[in-house]
Amino acid sequence: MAASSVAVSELLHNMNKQISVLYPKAACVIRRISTPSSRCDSQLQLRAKSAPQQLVGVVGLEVHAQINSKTKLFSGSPVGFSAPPNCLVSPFDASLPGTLPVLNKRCVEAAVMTGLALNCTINKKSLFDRKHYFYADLPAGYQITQLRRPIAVDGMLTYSLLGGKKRSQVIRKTVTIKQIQLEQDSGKSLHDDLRSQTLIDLNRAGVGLMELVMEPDMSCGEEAAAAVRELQLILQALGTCHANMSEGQLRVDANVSVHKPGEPLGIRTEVKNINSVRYLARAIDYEIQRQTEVLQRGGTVQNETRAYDSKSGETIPMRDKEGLQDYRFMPEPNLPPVIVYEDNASLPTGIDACQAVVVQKIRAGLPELPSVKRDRLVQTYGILPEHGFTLVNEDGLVEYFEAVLKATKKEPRKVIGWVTNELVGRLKQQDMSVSQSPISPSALAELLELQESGHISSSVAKQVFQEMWRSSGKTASQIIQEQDLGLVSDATQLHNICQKVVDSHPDEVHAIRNGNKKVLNKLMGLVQKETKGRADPVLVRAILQEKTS
Ligand SMILES: Nc1ncnc2c1ncn2[C@@H]1O[C@H](COP(=O)(O)OP(=O)(O)OP(=O)(O)O)[C@@H](O)[C@H]1O
Ligand SMILES: [Mg+2]
Ligand SMILES: [Mg+2]
Repeated sequence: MAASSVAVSELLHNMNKQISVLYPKAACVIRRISTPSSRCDSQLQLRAKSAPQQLVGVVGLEVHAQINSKTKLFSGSPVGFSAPPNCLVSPFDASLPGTLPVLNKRCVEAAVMTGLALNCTINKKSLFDRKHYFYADLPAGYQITQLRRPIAVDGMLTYSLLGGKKRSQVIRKTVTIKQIQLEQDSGKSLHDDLRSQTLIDLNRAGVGLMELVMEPDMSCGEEAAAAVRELQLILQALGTCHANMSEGQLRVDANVSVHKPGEPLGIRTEVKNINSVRYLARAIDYEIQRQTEVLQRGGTVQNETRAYDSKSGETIPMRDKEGLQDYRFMPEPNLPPVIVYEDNASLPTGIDACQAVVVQKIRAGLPELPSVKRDRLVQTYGILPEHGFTLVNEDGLVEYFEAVLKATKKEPRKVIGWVTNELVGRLKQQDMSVSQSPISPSALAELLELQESGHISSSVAKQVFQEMWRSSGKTASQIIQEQDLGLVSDATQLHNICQKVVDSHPDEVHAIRNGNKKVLNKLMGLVQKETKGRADPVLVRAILQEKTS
């Protein structure tokens, strides 16, 4: 078919003018209920209050991951995110008569690679089906997907959470991946509220998606958020999906129900298209709480699709899928089965190895996955598992940490706390990413060197860090010089300060003399207070020991 993309764009532009689909506003308001904390602990507390048979949450996710490929799943149109509307549309994407799908090999390889990384069985033969529904952004009136036999099945995703009292214990969990299916993305509906019309952009129509369907193995928002974050890291490591949620490359539908343990699963609602890990956790916990309250009031949960409103923190019913959907699934007649081969030896004669998808070749090219990377970091640097967890989970933090190490002689175990506590703590406070840090790795390294070499005490180092953050650009030495924060090691000066502290705290001195050596730390703290944290701690300890002996 030889229609140029310009002609198609014009055609679609005219179509847009004519399409004025009024979508009913999903604004059915529900009673505001308390927004629960996003931690599973809140559920445990809930359970404990009215044990023994308390309702618990059950969560199963469907994740749509846009395949990182230059072209779409069944057409040669380029894939792009910020192009003007309807300029990345081939005749096939617009469903013009006479066009046929041609499967993109790269998309199949990406799905196989993702399946292998998630411990799935790869189906050597998978099939495409048509799933019918009628949306203005789906020009064919059906989506090509894989219902009967998807490309990958029976996998497992292992993810971790930080738990325990201090949230520093790494807790491992797994969720079963039921299947990974290849399918087409739809176009986008752009609602123009002012003119009460909806315009269609088909740039996204036909982009390759992997839909990952998880079993309902999770129980709260925090678990789901951790699983999705791990999946995001895996996909990014594989390069099969950029997995940027805010750009819609990774979209999550959360299926949520509540039940009493040991009893059959409850009726699920499906919260659609959540585009941030934080919102995912909040939407799920809200939904668990809402359903719990409905059942406790004697009501029933409706099997419906809902949307998450990030402003109110609530989920609201969507009217678009009301009633039972009949997708009228049928085999896709225009595509043969997808065949993949285990290895080159199993290729039938006459099949070119370059044209075939060979599982073994893809397996051999699997990169280091995040879980392996965490273990390696723990081994290499002698850091704790929770540090490995934080390093890998924050974008760019491993690189930052390693750059600091390169520029300092300080031991990795001493550097890690600065990076995972001081730096990450500050970044989180201000909702910033590692790349936005006002303190560069070399600037932090300089500060740590000054501490290591005894120029400043550790408490001053923390002060200087805060100052460097505020006055971005100033080096640690500049700040130390300007504010006269260098270590005080003058013995006479320290003797005088220690004497003052000892004289004004007779009870503490008495306690130390009676063997309670811990009290010495209190006196040391007082000396540091006097000197604004600048006193040489080794010298101060020696002087105080002498004066209290
Ligand atoms: N009782 C339940 N509570 C919570 N989650 C559930 C429950 N039953 C099933 N699920 C989850 O619902 C999801 C069902 O996804 P699936 O793609 O099979 O069907 P669907 O949601 O009906 O179809 P569609 O792809 O059109 O949304 C799975 O992630 C599964 O784990
Ligand atoms: Mg699904
Ligand atoms: Mg679903």
